[in-house]
Amino acid sequence: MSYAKEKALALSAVRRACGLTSSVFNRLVQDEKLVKGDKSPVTVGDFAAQALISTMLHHTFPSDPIVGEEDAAELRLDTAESTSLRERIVSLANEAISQPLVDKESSEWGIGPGKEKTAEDLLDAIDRGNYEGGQTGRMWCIDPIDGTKGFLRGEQYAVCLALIVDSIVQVGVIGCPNLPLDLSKPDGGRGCIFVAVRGEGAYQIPISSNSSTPSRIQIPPTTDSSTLTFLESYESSHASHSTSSTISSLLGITSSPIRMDSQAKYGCLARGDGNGAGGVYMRLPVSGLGPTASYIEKIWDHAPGSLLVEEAGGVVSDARGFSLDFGLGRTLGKGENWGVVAAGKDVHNKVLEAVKKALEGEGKVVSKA
Ligand SMILES: Nc1ncnc2c1ncn2[C@@H]1O[C@H](COP(=O)(O)O)[C@@H](OP(=O)(O)O)[C@H]1O
Ligand SMILES: [Mg+2]
Ligand SMILES: [Mg+2]
Ligand SMILES: [Mg+2]
Repeated sequence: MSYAKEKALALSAVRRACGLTSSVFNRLVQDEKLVKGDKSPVTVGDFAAQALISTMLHHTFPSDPIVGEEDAAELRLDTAESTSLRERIVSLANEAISQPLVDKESSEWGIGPGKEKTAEDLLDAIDRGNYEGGQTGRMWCIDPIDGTKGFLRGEQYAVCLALIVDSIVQVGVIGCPNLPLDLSKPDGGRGCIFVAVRGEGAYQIPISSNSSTPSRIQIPPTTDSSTLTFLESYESSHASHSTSSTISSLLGITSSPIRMDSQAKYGCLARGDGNGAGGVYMRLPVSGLGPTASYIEKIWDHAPGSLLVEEAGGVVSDARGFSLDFGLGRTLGKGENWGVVAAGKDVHNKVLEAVKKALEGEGKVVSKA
């Protein structure tokens, strides 16, 4: 089935949200940070971007449920701090919603001049992201700012949106406002949107031009694993850098890993970044594995990225070689998911063998049932 309308809407929502987050960064006041239970910083950008994307989704596909990372509970409190945060979020979201329509956008999506929403509408839009997920039916998945820590450092982050149908990701869009169009030219143009629809390939579009033709991207077809470059989280508390380094040595890799925040890494893998030979996305828990892992992965951190990589000729699995299951709820499952390993289809098996060896060396047994 074609997802043309979903793709067009998702591209518009992500592009508008990228404009919003860039402007938040430029005007960021550090006092506006909150600290959530998981200690990750939540900024007005996260809330306002989720409000914007959720408003557009609800207007266009009113019966589709949404799994969104953020909820508005803190914004509904009757304190001076919450009130000022709420006002800032409402103004930012409305600024993005009321921008004039550009090429390929439709007034039927609830955007454009005069379409501003009330504070209550926008808080409800954020809270509409509370869907529990599940195996059947359609659902959208929003990570309004993925890589919050990178965002706050002025480095990489991504606005991420995916459509999941019966547990399978069908549409994925990742907006990376700070990512160089060509990683080997860090002083060149910046700002990329990655888009994939299942069965239709993976594409990159410059963020600055909504009318430019998308370029097809593909993972280079290499079988020599020693020429690959590792792509891993910047944060050593999110993914084990030491296990990654062992795996990299086992594969005979001598180049340093590229460490970057967010699903921008999946974009880099999909377009073949890394010394011309392509990359490997590696994300293994810092401690424990499977049922004893220190962290349970969330679906919004992997849904669009995994489709993008598959459509660019890659394979995405956990450390055992199992596909990621997007039908288990808001997470990839406690015990069901053993990290994430993504690479071109011609090298993925070889990488998995090295993963297995490295984990066994750490006393962790990995076998595909
Ligand atoms: N201890 C942990 N282990 C693994 N991932 C974690 C983590 N704590 C937070 N994360 C997730 O890692 C994401 C960032 O990915 P990366 O590490 O590749 O940059 C965060 O997304 P947000 O920034 O949207 O909260 C968050 O969901
Ligand atoms: Mg977070
Ligand atoms: Mg995230
Ligand atoms: Mg986030």
